[in-house]
Amino acid sequence: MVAAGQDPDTTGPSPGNSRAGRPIVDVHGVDKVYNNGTVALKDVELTVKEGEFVSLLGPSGCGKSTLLRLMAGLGDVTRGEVKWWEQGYDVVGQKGRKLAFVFQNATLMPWARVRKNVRLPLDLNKEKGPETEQRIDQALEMVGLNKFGDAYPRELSGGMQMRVSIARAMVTEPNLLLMDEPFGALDEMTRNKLNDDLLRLWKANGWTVVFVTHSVYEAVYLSNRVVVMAARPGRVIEEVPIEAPYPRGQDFRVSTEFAGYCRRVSEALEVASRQGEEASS
Ligand SMILES: Nc1ncnc2c1ncn2[C@@H]1O[C@H](COP(=O)(O)OP(=O)(O)OP(=O)(O)O)[C@@H](O)[C@H]1O
Repeated sequence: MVAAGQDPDTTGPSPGNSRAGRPIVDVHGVDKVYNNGTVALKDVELTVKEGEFVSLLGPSGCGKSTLLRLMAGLGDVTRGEVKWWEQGYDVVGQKGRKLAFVFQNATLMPWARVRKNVRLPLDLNKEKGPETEQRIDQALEMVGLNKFGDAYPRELSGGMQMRVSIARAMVTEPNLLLMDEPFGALDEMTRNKLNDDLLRLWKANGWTVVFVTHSVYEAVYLSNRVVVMAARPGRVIEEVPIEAPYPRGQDFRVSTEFAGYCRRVSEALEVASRQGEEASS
């Protein structure tokens, strides 16, 4: 693991190098119909490979959260199947095959100090001892909060609270990180900073990330691949590979390459929105 401030390992797994390629989560022919009859997903195909950073983007109600939750093993598919590491959900949790979920809100326990919040998943797994304390230290250090272990959530800014939430996911040492609009409620400066932090941690830890966002800019900045979805029924309409090299930084944000990718993704989003409106009229 690499601590905050250190240079990330830019040779980590990502498409284009030899360690990429193994499917980590595989969604095949999936429909999801809720009990009230809402068809949230229809015939969704999506494979996320080891080391990829994939964003799900689409208009409100197109099923991004539903798809992410199914990828987390939360809830059943109506049709089709989801596989993790090319097998059923029972492999998740085995050594080297852990997933973690980060929600839109930091969802911290307000009465507990930062350290105790980060420790929660370890407590739930009944993991104790010096090794777990070390993991908590490492996770706090990686998100730049090593001096805030004794603080209460109310003493932290929104961005810092979100970092605690990421540390809480990291402490389980996941390989697959599923994030549902984690920075949606933050101001742009904080969001940009956390985007950079996230890319650094992604590379340093060799994670595979699936990231839900409403922001074209955020999706393009972060991802290897942007998956654009349409609504009614929720489905994938286009996948846009973002081939700009990492590490990405301010230079990329202001480049014509970035602007070109944003235009392309916005056009796909435009098509998605139109298709959703036509389906509901
Ligand atoms: N538990 C549920 N029961 C019934 N319908 C649901 C449930 N959860 C979501 N839906 C419906 O399924 C569809 C997809 O919802 P979902 O939250 O996955 O979309 P989304 O793309 O994440 O939306 P947003 O961007 O607004 O968060 C919507 O029509 C939503 O109202």
